[in-house]
Amino acid sequence: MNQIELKKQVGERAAQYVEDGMIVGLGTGSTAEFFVAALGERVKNEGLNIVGVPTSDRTRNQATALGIKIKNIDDVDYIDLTVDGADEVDENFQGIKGGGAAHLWEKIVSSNSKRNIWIVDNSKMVKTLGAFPLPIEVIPFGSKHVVDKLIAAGYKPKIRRDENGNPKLTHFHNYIIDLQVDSIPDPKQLGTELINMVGVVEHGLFLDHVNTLIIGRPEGPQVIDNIR
Ligand SMILES: O=C[C@H](O)[C@H](O)[C@H](O)COP(=O)(O)O
Repeated sequence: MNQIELKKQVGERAAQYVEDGMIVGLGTGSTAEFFVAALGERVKNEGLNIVGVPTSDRTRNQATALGIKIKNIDDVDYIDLTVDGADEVDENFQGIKGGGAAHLWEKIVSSNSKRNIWIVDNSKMVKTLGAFPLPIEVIPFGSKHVVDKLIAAGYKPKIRRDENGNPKLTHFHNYIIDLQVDSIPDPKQLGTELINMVGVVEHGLFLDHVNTLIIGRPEGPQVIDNIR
């Protein structure tokens, strides 16, 4: 089974967790896309009555095209369940997200969800976070100084750029700094350090966020509940 098949496997598995009447957070990325597609099938074939809360314009467009009712985060009081992908997950259920620059919107939705499920293919599972560069959303104004401070702190920051070499803008018109750390032995300590830097809006460390992890494996999806 290749990675795409594993992503499809977990996306379809996660769609089974959605119940009639739920308000569902819809994640972003190539894995979440399979979840949204499977959910769209259930809406169409079973008449499942749900409201989706998207985490990006891309997901909103996909869900709308599939006939899923959509509401914005500020038009609901809570979210029953959010299903999203991740870039890296360690054995303590801590993760890195934001490879697609959506982590701020995703974190706002997931923080207001009663339950969070992550769906990942087995290549995303790591012993220690950090091989994947950590995305940090920063306000453009003064971002040079955030970069300088990160260098002074011993990190390797890089402003993410588009195909024309311009800083890539997030949905909220901010920049993304990708921080090459190599290894994050203490994600909580790094998360606190980053969020306390003036100009940082949100980092891609999702700590103590996930309730259930579904890992795509050739022998079938592995479901692990985070009971910590
Ligand atoms: O900003 C993007 C999101 O955090 C994605 O959920 C994450 O990058 C995983 O994406 P994919 O499923 O495409 O690997």
